[in-house]
Amino acid sequence: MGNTCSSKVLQHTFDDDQYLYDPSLLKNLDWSQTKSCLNPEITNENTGESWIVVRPLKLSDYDRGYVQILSQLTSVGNVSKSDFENQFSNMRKAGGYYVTVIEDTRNNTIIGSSTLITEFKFIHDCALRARLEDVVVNNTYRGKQLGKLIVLTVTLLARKLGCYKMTLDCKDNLVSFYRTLGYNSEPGNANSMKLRLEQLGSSVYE
Ligand SMILES: CC(=O)SCCNC(=O)CCNC(=O)[C@H](O)C(C)(C)COP(=O)(O)OP(=O)(O)OC[C@H]1O[C@@H](n2cnc3c(N)ncnc32)[C@H](O)[C@@H]1OP(=O)(O)O
Repeated sequence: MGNTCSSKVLQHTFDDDQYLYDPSLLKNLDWSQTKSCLNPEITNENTGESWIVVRPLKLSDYDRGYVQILSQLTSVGNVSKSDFENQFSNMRKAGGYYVTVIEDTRNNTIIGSSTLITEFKFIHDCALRARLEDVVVNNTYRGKQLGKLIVLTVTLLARKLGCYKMTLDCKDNLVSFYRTLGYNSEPGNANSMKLRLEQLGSSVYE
């Protein structure tokens, strides 16, 4: 399984350096299993409104408010346009970063985002696994299923890429949100642990 997955990922080279990843990967995702999650049923290709567009992050999205929307998720700091472009280039070169956004094309603004990160493993026959990161919807657009849409889009993309599992960390109040989208805490295997390296002092190991 793993070798097939890896070659699938590596095959996706493309020329348009505006995009972080190949936009054709978002075509024909299999929404058949997720119908009960959305009412009315929408998909990344049929969002219900012509002005709601789901696509990979673009180099020019700095000017569409991408960094501002991230500030509704957590502290972003001072990210200049060149900082953004440099990090975009780092992600594109590294591969495996599928930052996916929702744009309101009426005002050229990014109104939602989520990131799929894939990771090559040696285990499980050299499998590919997935992580969900940095999910956010602009607060004036919340409650309209856009959060579900953007999470399900990258979840189905992970499946299309051949990932065998996808995990996320979230605050307690969002557990029910992710449950409605098929994510679960596995009994006996539901601990999320972290060490904040930027705050690491010698006292941690004394
Ligand atoms: C892996 C991670 O990145 S975790 C970080 C998640 N992101 C954040 O916390 C950033 C701030 N929050 C947000 O951007 C948004 O509130 C999101 C992305 C969580 C949800 O976006 P929305 O577009 O409002 O979600 P959507 O309309 O698709 O779904 C709404 C459902 O989620 C539930 N929900 C949404 N936000 C919350 C919340 N903060 N607490 C509890 N429930 C919530 C709603 O009650 C609703 O439930 P229903 O369908 O049963 O009525």
